Amino acid sequence: MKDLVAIVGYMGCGKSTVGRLLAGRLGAAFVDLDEAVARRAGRSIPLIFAERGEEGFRELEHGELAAALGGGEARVVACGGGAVLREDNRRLLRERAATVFLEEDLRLLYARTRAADRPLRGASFEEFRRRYELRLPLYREVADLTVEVDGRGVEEVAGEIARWLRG
Ligand SMILES: Nc1ncnc2c1ncn2[C@@H]1O[C@H](COP(=O)(O)OP(=O)(O)O)[C@@H](O)[C@H]1O
Ligand SMILES: O=C(O)C1=C[C@@H](OP(=O)(O)O)[C@@H](O)[C@H](O)C1
Ligand SMILES: [Mg+2]
Repeated sequence: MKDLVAIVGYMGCGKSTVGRLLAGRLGAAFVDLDEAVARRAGRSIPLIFAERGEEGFRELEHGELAAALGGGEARVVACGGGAVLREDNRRLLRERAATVFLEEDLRLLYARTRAADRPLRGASFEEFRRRYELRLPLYREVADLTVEVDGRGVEEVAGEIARWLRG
């Protein structure tokens, strides 16, 4: 098994939840990139966006991704949904991690992400879908494995990834 596993995918697809479960199954450390960014900034994600804009958030996100993919210990890293936007982040993912893309129905993701904790959630499904369509090729570019979640539960998804990692 590669020591570093990264999970990518659109907001709400389960990266944080599945990632934590998977790390537990593997006996690996877990890093949620959003939690790492918020800890580094001493601010919530929405407040970072409000104070520094998306660009400022992406700078922090890049720094925490580089740190998370730099260490030697076995680790599962749950990325934020926009981490793939930067080419330097995509290079880190391609070169250093076994990267898993969680693909899920967009209507379901839209329903899951209406809370204010996601500044880029979009005011309409159309806006949400447009953002997704810009990112889909980037998720696919970095993915070593694409998991069609297809409404399955987090335990089942974590199990599929663990089996893949054990090859
Ligand atoms: N496969 C799943 N089945 C049911 N609920 C899920 C699933 N994946 C995620 N969720 C729920 O959707 C919400 C968003 O999950 P989260 O792990 O934060 O996604 P992400 O980190 O990709 O934005 C959480 O309330 C989580 O419990
Ligand atoms: O899609 C995005 O650009 C974002 C997704 C969020 O992470 P989750 O995908 O874990 O919600 C978080 O990084 C931030 O709100 C930006
Ligand atoms: Mg998350």
